[in-house]
Amino acid sequence: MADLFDAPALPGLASQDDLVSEAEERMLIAAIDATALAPFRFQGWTGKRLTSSYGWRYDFDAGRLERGEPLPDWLLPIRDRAAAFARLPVDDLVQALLIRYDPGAGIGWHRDRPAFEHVVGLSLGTQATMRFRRRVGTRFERVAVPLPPRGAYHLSGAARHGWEHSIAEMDRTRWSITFRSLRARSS
Ligand SMILES: O=C(O)CCC(=O)C(=O)O
Ligand SMILES: [Fe+2]
Repeated sequence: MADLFDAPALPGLASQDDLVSEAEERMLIAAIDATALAPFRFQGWTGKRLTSSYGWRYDFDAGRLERGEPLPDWLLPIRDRAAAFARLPVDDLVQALLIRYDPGAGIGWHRDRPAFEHVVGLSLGTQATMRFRRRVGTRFERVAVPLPPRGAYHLSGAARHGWEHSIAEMDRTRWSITFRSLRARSS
């Protein structure tokens, strides 16, 4: 894996360890588990990961963005910290997506929906690897980035728009909180 080790950091990807403490991590995991987690659905297909969302939700079955419940109080201090880390106005982070990946669950190759712009994620529970790829001619250029528990990452620019990302299935449970801003309307 020397090629990955030597690869330059992905433009548009920033990360920060220990955005939350271990005590906060336990609180957040319990709070996520207490939400109405439901299997991710995409055009009739049901994924293994469980999700709930606040602020806005993208309905993959209907293919549109819908307004959702406001963010609960317990998420607000975490959003403050996520915004400070990403150097974004806190009010820009209008969506919070909560995910639980039970053992065997992951997320396949994708780019986040174009309705959203900045993506600021927090990892909880267990280490994961976020894989990135982009097509270069007939092959894929690839980068793998560790996501340590309690650490945050920010996808913008090329990492957000030019590369796809995925998370391989894990053998222990991982939770994540992803805050997103909306893409500015051009009209
Ligand atoms: O679990 C994560 O940290 C990332 C999830 C993700 O890529 C997504 O929901 O678009
Ligand atoms: Fe994503």
